[in-house]
Amino acid sequence: MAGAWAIEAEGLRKEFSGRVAVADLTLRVAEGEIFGFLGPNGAGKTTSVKMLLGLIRPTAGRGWVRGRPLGDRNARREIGFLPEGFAFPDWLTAEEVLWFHGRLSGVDPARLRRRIPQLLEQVGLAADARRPIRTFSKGMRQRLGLAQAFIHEPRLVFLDEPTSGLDPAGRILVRDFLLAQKAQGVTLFLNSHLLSEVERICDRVAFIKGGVVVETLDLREAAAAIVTLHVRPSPPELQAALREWGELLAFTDARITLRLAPGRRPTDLARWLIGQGLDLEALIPRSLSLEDVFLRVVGMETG
Ligand SMILES: Nc1ncnc2c1ncn2[C@@H]1O[C@H](COP(=O)(O)OP(=O)(O)OP(=O)(O)O)[C@@H](O)[C@H]1O
Repeated sequence: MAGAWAIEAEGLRKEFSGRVAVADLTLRVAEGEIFGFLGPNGAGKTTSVKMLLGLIRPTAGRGWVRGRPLGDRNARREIGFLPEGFAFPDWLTAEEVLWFHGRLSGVDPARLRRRIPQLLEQVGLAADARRPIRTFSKGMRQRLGLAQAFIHEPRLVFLDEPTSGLDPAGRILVRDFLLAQKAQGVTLFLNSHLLSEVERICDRVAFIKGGVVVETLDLREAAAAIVTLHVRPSPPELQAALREWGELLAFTDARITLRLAPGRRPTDLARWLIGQGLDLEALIPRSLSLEDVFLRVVGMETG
């Protein structure tokens, strides 16, 4: 289905000299979503990304990027990539790096002259545009790498550990930058071990283990699913009534934990409780711990 999916992978497999690196990559990423790709070291994440980028040929299986087969030249023009551990020639200035990559991607000079200052501003490097990269900190290099991945206004960008080497302020800047890209309809495929970052910005995540996608999770639904209520009074009849809203996980004096049924929203529940004449002192969505989910799905193994 061209258009609806930014990425479709069906049973992609990669063997290196008969050794399986990715056994079965099957997933779909919708246009405009931020998709996290998680798994322990050696699970096959980088190999999967290389197949999706068209840099290596799958041993078996099929895949499409924005409706076109993997490796298609026109599709590549719409794809950006921030690899992990990249390095730019350090005698170049930030501006020159972006110019070079922009021209390589076929962006015309007039467009680049507008795009470069805009991007440098967005990644917090406007004042450093004309400085050689050898004078840059690790965080500044990382932010320049990010600008490089977006120079040709791609519609789909693969990012390998985008917040690597960044201090908290840098991480917030990158997070805001990525959310602004999403707001423009850009699809982001994020490879990261920093689960707290993933939790903050991803719409969905997939877990890969031993070269197989073992689970996908919608973080938007998962985050809103469990709520704790502080309600007074909390008569026993309330227990029965709340079962209409979802599964009761705990019901103690004035404290109730509930897993909301699909389609039930915390705001509607709050309105209903107040409508019952109850005093709702708090409604606390339990924040999802992606680390817990990761350990449940993937286990403690490391590669
Ligand atoms: N070019 C290659 N030749 C042989 N084996 C390879 C090659 N590239 C990757 N592998 C093997 O394939 C498996 C998956 O590696 P991959 O780099 O895709 O994992 P990863 O999930 O990206 O790991 P990490 O989180 O450490 O980056 C590993 O066992 C690795 O040793």
